[in-house]
Amino acid sequence: MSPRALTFVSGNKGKIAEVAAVLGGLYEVRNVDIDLDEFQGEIDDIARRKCEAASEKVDGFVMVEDTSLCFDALGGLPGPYIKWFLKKLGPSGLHQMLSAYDDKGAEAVCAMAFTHGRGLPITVIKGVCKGRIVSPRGPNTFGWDPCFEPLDTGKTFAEMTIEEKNVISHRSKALAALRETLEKN
Ligand SMILES: O=c1[nH]c(=O)c2ncn([C@@H]3O[C@H](COP(=O)(O)OP(=O)(O)OP(=O)(O)O)[C@@H](O)[C@H]3O)c2[nH]1
Ligand SMILES: [Mg+2]
Repeated sequence: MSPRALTFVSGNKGKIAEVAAVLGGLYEVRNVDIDLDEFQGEIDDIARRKCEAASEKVDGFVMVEDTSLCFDALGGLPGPYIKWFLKKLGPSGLHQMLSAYDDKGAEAVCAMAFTHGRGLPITVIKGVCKGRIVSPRGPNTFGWDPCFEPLDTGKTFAEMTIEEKNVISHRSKALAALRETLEKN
């Protein structure tokens, strides 16, 4: 049986709230804000290295996640570097980045990585939500939520309640797959 207590290492309030909303009833989710390095590379490798770094600092069952926002017209960039683009440009600047392109398609990717302890295997699980980049709508409370409109919804993530977002989001899909994996072991 898998242990029921897990430490989610993240300093991001939006992520913490969504993880708690999905996993809260099933696990004793403890959050620790440790400033981990922002690694470079492919999405899976980044999550794996982040988990390895977190497990050096936290004992036991530990989980991290790394989020990417990939623009189709830009070959998947900014991808894992979205944090810095968002910081400098804001949601409206992200929308303007695509002004020269007809293709506004994008995907949000959540890579969760967990290990049952330091030195033990690390599992990476991803969830993807396809959508498009739009001129920002809705409250500017979490990251790029105001400029990302998931396919066939007509609403940006920012215009949804946390419950609505958690039905379709990249993070909820990764968490559903993670739960399934954990329950099998
Ligand atoms: O609108 C959003 N809806 C989301 O669902 C979402 N998930 C992440 N983000 C943002 O994308 C960047 C990822 O960088 P990131 O994965 O390194 O996160 P972080 O450094 O903030 O936290 P952490 O690394 O401590 O967990 C950061 O700017 C996050 O704020 C989101 N924005
Ligand atoms: Mg980070």
